[in-house]
Amino acid sequence: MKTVINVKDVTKTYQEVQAIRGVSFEVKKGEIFGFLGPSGSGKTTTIKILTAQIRPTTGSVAVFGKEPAPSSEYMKRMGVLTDHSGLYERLSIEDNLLLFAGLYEVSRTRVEQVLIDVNLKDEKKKAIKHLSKGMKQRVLIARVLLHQPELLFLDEPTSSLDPSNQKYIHQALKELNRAGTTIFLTTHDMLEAEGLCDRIAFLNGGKIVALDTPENLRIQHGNQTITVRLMNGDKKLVACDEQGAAQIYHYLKQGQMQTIHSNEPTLGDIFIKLTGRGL
Ligand SMILES: Nc1ncnc2c1ncn2[C@@H]1O[C@H](COP(=O)(O)OP(=O)(O)OP(=O)(O)O)[C@@H](O)[C@H]1O
Repeated sequence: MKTVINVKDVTKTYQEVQAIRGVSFEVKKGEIFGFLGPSGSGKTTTIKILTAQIRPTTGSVAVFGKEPAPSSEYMKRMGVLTDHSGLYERLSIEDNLLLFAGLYEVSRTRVEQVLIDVNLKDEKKKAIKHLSKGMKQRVLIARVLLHQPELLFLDEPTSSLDPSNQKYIHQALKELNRAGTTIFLTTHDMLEAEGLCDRIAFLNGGKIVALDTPENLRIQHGNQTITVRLMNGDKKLVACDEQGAAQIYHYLKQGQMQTIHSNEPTLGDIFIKLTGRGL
């Protein structure tokens, strides 16, 4: 698979603050890659480096095989969702999107489609200044979906959305990804990462502390156990090893077993184990 993003030994220092401390990773074409970390761990700084807003202090970065630069050719191939609005407050949702559709040379039909995708079709005539924070966020997401970029950067896309609208956005992102867009996403939300991402990097204090598929992270870092409920109501926590297997066999043979459940660690549990802190 083709590499779309290649980051090697990158550091970034702002005055005295060392925001990124030697980060390396690759993102392949067609992946949804999640960057997870607590506040201040360097997620936004990494997106800024990858989208040519700032330069790394040391190390090398290639996107589409080249050092990121604010050229129009590069900008056309990617989309960036950050917290800067840049929307025209007095114009309606629809007019804002039509304006960007003009810039990107995409059709009115595409505008209608993204309005459906972000669940704003019925509100499209409302002016931006009258929208809630979550609605504005969905307009911003609609704007980055418009031109179906090859590569999409999303900095905490759903942090201000309610669960129902979060679901709409996740669906839209999955569809965009199926159509070929590579997605780089930062989030605090473990469930979001788990539901969307092919691979996840855990970032802590400017360093990647783990990077793999959600499944492999659970296998490598999880303490798998099994909870057994017995006929007499007792609950037993059994280890996934030879001794545990013998214990379960014993309960089965004695007819004592009522229910059995495997306890997989959540990504949140793994993050706490690796870093000693939550997200
Ligand atoms: N322009 C700047 N000048 C000085 N320090 C900065 C600047 N931007 C970020 N930092 C510092 O760099 C570190 C990483 O910040 P960054 O915004 O990348 O973190 P983050 O993981 O995106 O956090 P959040 O989840 O809160 O958005 C923090 O300590 C932050 O205070």
